[in-house]
Amino acid sequence: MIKGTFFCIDAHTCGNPVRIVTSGHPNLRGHSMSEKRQDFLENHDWIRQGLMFEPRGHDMMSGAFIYPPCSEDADASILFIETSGCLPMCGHGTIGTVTGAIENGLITPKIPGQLTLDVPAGKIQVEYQQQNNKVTAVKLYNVASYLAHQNIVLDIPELGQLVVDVSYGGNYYVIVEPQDNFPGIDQWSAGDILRWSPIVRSVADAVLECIHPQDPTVCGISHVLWTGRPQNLESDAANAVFYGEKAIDRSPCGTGTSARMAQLFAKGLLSKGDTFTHESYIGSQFVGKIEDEVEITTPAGVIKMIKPSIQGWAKVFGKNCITIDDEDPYAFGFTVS
Ligand SMILES: O=C(O)[C@H]1NCC[C@@H]1O
Repeated sequence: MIKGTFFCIDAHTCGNPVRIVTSGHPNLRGHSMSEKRQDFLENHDWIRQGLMFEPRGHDMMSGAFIYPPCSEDADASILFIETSGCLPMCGHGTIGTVTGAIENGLITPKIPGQLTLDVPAGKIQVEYQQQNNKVTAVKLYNVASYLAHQNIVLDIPELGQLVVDVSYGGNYYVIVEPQDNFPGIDQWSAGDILRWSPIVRSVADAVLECIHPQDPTVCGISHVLWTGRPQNLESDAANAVFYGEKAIDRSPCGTGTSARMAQLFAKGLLSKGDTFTHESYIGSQFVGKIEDEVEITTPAGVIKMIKPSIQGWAKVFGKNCITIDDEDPYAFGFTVS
């Protein structure tokens, strides 16, 4: 019996995949995208599994459903899907989704060139540039980002101690800079990153509490951001972001770049108005900027945050009609380890 058929637009943002699902959307319960994300995870997660994992997807696969706006002033809502679940926010996913949606008329902006989008982590603004029917650049104004923990010593079995920070940019990131037991991503292979990242993430998650002060469903360390020397002279920094169980982001990572700018801001190394050209493991670039500083009052005190923006590009390369048929023994995908 066929469980569902999903038309998809396949794209990539600076090298990382974005599968935009254009039909087959389940009706989701809830008023906000945060509530709808919970409903999707509880009742419809088979769709994500079928579309993201092998044999229809792969370790890096990532995508989005576009829904009607939840709030009055928004143009649309986005639900992010990927191999690890439904992220509260995804930067490369937003850039790819906006590119595919505008080029294919899936979203009609109230103001051409601008979008307001409801996402599980909050509300974001987007500006995009077009040449003829192609979107050439997308700049997203991300959710407020902040440094959550700093100078934490982690004991990593067989590697040794690492001193790390944890920062939020729409997801919580362990940030590891070069030090005694880590020479930098320019000295590490992809295999090294894939070997150590899940261990670092689970050790960090076991000892550090990360709960978003405004939405407790946004919690836990999901990503590891390793730093090192850039390949391009015009890049300010380089990173390799690990997510899911076996993925290294091929894009410079929008939420990771936001988290990294929040970390550098908190340490006095970036200021409001500064730009930050960030490079991925394959050398592709996003341009980040600290647009503003904000203070959020919580029961535990005031948290200083930044309002970051991220600019990048995406290319649409295919259209795909995918059936998930539960007579297929691999209908809901698999992973190998
Ligand atoms: O750009 C981003 O924000 C995402 N890319 C893959 C991992 C991150 O969540």
